[in-house]
Amino acid sequence: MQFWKPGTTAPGSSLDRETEAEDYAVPSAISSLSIQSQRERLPIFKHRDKLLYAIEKYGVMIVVGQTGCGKTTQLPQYLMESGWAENGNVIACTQPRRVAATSVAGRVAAEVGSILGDEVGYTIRFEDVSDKERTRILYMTDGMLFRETLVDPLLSRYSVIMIDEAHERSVYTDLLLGVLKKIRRKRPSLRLIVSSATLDATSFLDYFTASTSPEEATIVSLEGRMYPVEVAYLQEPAPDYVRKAAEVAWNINLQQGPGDILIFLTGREDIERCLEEFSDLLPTLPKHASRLVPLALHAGLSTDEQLRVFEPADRGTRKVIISTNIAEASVTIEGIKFVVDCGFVKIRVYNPTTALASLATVPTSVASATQRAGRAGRTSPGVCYRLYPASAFDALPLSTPPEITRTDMTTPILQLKSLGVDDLMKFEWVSAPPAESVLRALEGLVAAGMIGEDGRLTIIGEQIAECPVEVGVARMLFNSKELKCGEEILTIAAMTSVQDVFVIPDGAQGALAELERRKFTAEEGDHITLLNAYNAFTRYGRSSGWCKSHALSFRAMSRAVSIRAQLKKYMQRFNLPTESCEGDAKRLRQCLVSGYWRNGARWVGRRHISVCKGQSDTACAPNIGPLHTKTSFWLGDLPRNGRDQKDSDSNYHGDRTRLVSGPRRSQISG
Ligand SMILES: Nc1ncnc2c1ncn2[C@@H]1O[C@H](COP(=O)(O)OP(=O)(O)OP(=O)(O)O)[C@@H](O)[C@H]1O
Repeated sequence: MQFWKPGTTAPGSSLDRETEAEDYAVPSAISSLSIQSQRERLPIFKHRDKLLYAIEKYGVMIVVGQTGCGKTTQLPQYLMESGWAENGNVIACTQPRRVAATSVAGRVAAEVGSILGDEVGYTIRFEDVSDKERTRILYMTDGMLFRETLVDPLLSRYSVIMIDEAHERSVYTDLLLGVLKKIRRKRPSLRLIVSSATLDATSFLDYFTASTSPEEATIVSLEGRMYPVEVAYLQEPAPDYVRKAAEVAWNINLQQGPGDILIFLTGREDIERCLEEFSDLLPTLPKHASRLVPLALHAGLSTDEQLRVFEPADRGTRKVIISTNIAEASVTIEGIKFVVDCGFVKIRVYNPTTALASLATVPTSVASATQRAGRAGRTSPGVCYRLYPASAFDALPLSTPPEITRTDMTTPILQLKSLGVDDLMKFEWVSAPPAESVLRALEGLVAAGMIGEDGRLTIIGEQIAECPVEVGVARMLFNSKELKCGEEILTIAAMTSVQDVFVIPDGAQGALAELERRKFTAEEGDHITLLNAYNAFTRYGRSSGWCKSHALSFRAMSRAVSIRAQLKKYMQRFNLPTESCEGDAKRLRQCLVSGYWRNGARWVGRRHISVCKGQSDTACAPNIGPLHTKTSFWLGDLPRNGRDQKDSDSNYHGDRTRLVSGPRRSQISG
């Protein structure tokens, strides 16, 4: 393999074609300008009147423009300035990922001169930083807005709803587009903005004008890009893209001028491996070179941990942010000048027959690669190093298949039914989900008593649809009433809503941490282990010092406390008692089985289980708790379904329940 050195332009490298002919802002120390001047320098500014005219005239405006031209931060402000947020109206802007919703809200609050949570706020699952009376611009995850339709089907407090990054086609973006098309028929005063990559704009236009008038929707194109991004390719594919990414970043640090580095890898494992590469390299850093500060960014981190990557690097240091695709869209990290793109992404694939989801690593799409490169040109000109040859870029698919075609439809269908969409065939899908996914989801919901024989939601189905957790977990909460174990199930529901509860580093320290974890380990399974950890945490004063000495993440535990308090309110609303099972693990296990009714499996030996549905064998996740070969019956929870947790790099979780000599399959649906 010919070795390509960063800093030299590899054969086949090219300027990002679309930027070549464009006039772009002259590089400058943009952050020293006043906020107003910064806003006026954005390419979108010269289109302000055109945009405001189109939104007045058309019901749906599809906006296409280069990354970083100002759609996400500026459009809601233009709307507010021209009166769309008067008389108590709110302007919403949805994001597929929570890091985008929180970071953009912070930026826009600063631009507007408001405290975050006042005039400008955000709402993500289990975290609402907005004020019901005062917030005029609300950034939120698409899942949160969809959930709001269950309470207010016409979304009456919003005058304009902007669906940002629509080309990513997250499952809730698709569902929202379908529901919003319906709402527009009943409430034509509502305006929609769909922000999308150029490639998909006409398909959105066709969708919104089909069976309505051609006057319903229009496309507005925004020319201009903030700064140019040079794109360089490897001459040959890298055999180990994680190592290559670290090597490229290392060479950038030695050979290039100032500017932080953003590396895109596929998931947490890659990120951890890359961090290890850096810890091997760091002791060899020459004295004259900038100090490198590697930082991880993935969905498993809490909001505060995620926001740490936005803090400026200290003098004489250079940040290297190693991220999954959660930093791919809408995110501006000031100071990023270099992007290193591994060219792959982890996507969820779902097998409706076994009701099991898994993650597959696949090449990114043209749309993704363009978004990734775009992170480098936001506050200065930048360079994007793609760790694959230019010919591989030409072979990339234009976009990733919509998530709705490869996801478990159980929760979305329950929610659609709750919205009154009884005939799923008549729902105007942007892309219809596979028939088998829909059938299996319906079958599961009927078996669980959430849908009646008439195809409509039962009372319990209605209530479960309102719970902000995945249906299986919600069902456990409801069944805890009969099984008298609400207190424990509430804790388990909260603990399974957070990630990375245990902190187990590599090496000798990891072995010690593992011993600490075992103090909480219950042979009944990982859910009871989580319960033990939570109870001990509250018993010993919820202190960070105690967490540190017991291999627990203080942040994760504190988040679980806050989620538990919020879920408790739901339980109170539905008159579900939070009584304790008083140590009766059998009742607790029955309740767990009732929740994970679709995920029963039988132990077949050698770390393999046979999934009851579909009768197929599958390997246990490597991070599953210690195994008891006597275990005859297993429950596995899927990678979590909620958009906020998923953040598109959801990890296949180890928090499986193993039931030692647990109930047989016949007891699952009972
Ligand atoms: N936190 C920030 N700090 C400094 N500049 C910022 C920040 N957030 C946004 N900007 C500036 O505002 C510009 C517009 O950002 P915005 O997110 O609105 O663009 P966009 O068109 O929505 O791009 P994308 O489609 O890539 O999300 C950025 O290119 C950057 O120059």
